[in-house]
Amino acid sequence: MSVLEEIISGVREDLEERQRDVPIEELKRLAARAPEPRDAYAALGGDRVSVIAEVKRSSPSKGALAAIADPAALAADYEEGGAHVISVLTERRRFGGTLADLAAVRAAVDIPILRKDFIVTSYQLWEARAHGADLALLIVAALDQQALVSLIERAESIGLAPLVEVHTEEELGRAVDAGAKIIGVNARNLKTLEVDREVFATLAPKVPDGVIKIAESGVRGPHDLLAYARAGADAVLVGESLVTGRDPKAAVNDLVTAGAHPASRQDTGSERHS
Ligand SMILES: O=P(O)(O)OC[C@@H](O)[C@@H](O)c1c[nH]c2ccccc12
Repeated sequence: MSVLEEIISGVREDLEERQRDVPIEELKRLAARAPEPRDAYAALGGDRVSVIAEVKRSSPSKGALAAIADPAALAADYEEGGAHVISVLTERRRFGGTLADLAAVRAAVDIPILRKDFIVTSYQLWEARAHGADLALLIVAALDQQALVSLIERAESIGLAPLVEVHTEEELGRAVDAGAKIIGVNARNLKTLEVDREVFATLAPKVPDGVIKIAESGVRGPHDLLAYARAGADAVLVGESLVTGRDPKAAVNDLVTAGAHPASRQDTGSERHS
């Protein structure tokens, strides 16, 4: 079994339990009372490179990253640092997240929030909206084409913007065929956990005009943001370097500042990591 398959089998077990405890009708009632969805397209569009800052306690590749006792406080720091969107990992077994984290973050910030999980059924989309999410991650490698198409449609119909994640050209083709308007290229292969930052530069030119392009994973600081920007990123999604750093607000601010000037997209790349 690949890492992705292992994660998904755990997700399905946890999901069965929640589906026994919380009927979908209850989620629909909660979703009707949730705050109106924020405009994810506006948050990710424009001339700048937007920053999606992630709340993540652990990861399958690195294990424990940060305790994050108060995800709402971290998200508020991200927002004060200028983040455009917050990503909240809600997968429990490998990433240490919960839906309660999502709700807590929703109560603490005004910018759009992404539910980052391994979504395989529309029940999880209702959970996302019921807990205040504005976007939901859909991982192409985790879904067959029919499920991908129907989850994109369902997400949009309930006010969630789908962020469709790919790692290969074949997956990108499926995302485009399915009508994805926001595509994330994950530098990390979820089957092996290896990171290859070049994948974004390879796939970005093949993303149709008008589709928002997000570079996910492996951003250590402004240098990596600028490299992704030169390769055409509209936004970057950053987790580990923020949660493990000393000052997440300042770290977000450094990224936002680097992404604020599109001229830096023409940067020659002379800047190097020290
Ligand atoms: O911590 P990093 O390398 O900055 O990466 C963040 C984000 O891209 C990563 O958490 C991620 C991207 N796609 C995912 C899918 C599931 C779980 C996690 C992810």
